[in-house]
Amino acid sequence: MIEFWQQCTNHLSKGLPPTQIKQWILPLVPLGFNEEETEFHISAPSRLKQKWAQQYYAPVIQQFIKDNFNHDARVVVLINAPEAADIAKTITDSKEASEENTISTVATEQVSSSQTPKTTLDVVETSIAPVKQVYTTKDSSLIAQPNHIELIEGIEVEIDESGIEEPIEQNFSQQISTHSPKQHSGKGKHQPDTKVDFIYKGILDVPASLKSVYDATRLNPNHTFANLVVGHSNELAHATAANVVTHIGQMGYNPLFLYGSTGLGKTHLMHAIGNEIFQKKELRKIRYIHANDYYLDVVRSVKGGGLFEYNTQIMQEYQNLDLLLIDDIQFFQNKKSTQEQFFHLFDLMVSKNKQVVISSDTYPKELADIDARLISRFSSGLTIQIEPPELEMRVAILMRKAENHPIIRLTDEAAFFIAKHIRSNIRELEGGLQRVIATATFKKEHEITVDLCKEVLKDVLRVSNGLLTVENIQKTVADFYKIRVADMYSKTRKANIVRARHIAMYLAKELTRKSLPDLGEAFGGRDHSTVHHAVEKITEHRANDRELNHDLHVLEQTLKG
Ligand SMILES: Nc1ncnc2c1ncn2[C@@H]1O[C@H](COP(=O)(O)OP(=O)(O)OP(=O)(O)O)[C@@H](O)[C@H]1O
Repeated sequence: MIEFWQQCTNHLSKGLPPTQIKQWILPLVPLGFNEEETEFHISAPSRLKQKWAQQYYAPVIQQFIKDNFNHDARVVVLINAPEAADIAKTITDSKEASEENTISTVATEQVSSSQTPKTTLDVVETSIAPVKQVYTTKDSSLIAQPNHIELIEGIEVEIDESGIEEPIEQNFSQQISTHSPKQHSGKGKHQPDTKVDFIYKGILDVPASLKSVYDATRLNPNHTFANLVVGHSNELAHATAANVVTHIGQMGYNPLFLYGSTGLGKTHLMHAIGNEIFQKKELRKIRYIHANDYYLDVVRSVKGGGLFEYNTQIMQEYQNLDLLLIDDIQFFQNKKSTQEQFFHLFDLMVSKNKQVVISSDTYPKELADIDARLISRFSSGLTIQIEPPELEMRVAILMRKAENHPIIRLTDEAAFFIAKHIRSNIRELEGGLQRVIATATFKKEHEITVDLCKEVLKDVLRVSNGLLTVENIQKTVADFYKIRVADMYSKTRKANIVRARHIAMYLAKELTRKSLPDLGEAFGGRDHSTVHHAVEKITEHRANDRELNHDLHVLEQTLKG
């Protein structure tokens, strides 16, 4: 049974990052089949994990049993079954025994390290032959497909108003047997396990002798592949970045153009590439630079009066690089001389097979006010998008970040609660976690609970729970600008009223989940394009108009409470 379960968990874990495996799969304990062998029972340690496993993993295990043993059994996940603790201990003991056994076998028989170690089953239940391992893409796709998000969101819907249900005790009195189902030969399809285990080593440890060389790269040692959580939204970007490391500068990989909205990990991934190349490829001529700082370097490099007489030293450094990581290239917008300069640098580097990695908030063709020659070069290598993280990945990121805290423990339920309510980007997710940790530290609490999260993240919850209504926003903005609420729906074209109305539309789009047509309707039956235009206009002005930005900040704080 133990080996059978190990096969199941291997199968379930396929393609999942270690944090997710640790969090969702390893805590499950196999209880065995009921007497009639019509059900296979598993115990989960909390209500949340039980729901998750029942909805998400049970069908995969069921299929696994069918494929391997030609046996139909329903998989039932129970909460905290009394015998679970004993079984979990047996599993741990047998694992340890197996490891010892393997070591002594290796020592005495000089078995080569490539040979399969003795299985746990050999130690505990020698009468049952090992089952065949099956890693069908069909099954693992249940885990890997994006529509899995809907399944998880489905769990979300089931969760009560408070966000999370507490773990509950449940008596489990059914008779169970702890043997594997009968085997039927020839049913299983054997494929090798191709799962890649990412090693979570954390920050880069730079030897003192290389410290000054490393500092010159401007890389951030905290941003490595080791502490980048991989999920569906970034797995392609992650794999591509890893490929760029192994094929640095080669045709087809140059440039790597990463795009996606703010806070999704583009910068982290760029640093990870740089750090990996610094460490593994031992290339030292690396530079990470934000596009705006590159622009400043160009300005600084101007000698005397002539704009194009660049200070050779500053620009020479760029030309000698093996790897250039340039972040937020959209900042080149309208900076003609910088674009010109970069165009020459880019061509030079690519012609010498030196790697360029670029990040942007949009894909190359959408970049505004950037020279067409540059845009076509940006698209000439690999262009990869990073998407917003799905719920499962958000939970994994929180758990991963919280693991680093020496004292405070983040409960599963609290991680799920935060992830459920902060969806937009990872930077905000981190911000939410930091706020909760800061409060827990202040209150000298060692555990982050859902109640604490509710208290600390009140503002986020108001937005996420839809407590902010369009009417509320219209009234607050009208009061703030001292106009009548009725003007929010009226046809008046007076400049101050149009402005306030646009601001209310912008805030309504930002703070509620209403669609553009719904908002148009709420603002006096206007067309959705009017709302879209208003949102774009205020977004654009906000970036340059300090007073507007201040007003919006005050209004946002007022509305979020
Ligand atoms: N997959 C991930 N795993 C762990 N941490 C992540 C991940 N993605 C992003 N982060 C963290 O989220 C924060 C924001 O990420 P980052 O700065 O890389 O985003 P960005 O896409 O470059 O944003 P911007 O476009 O605003 O510059 C960082 O602290 C980063 O370490």
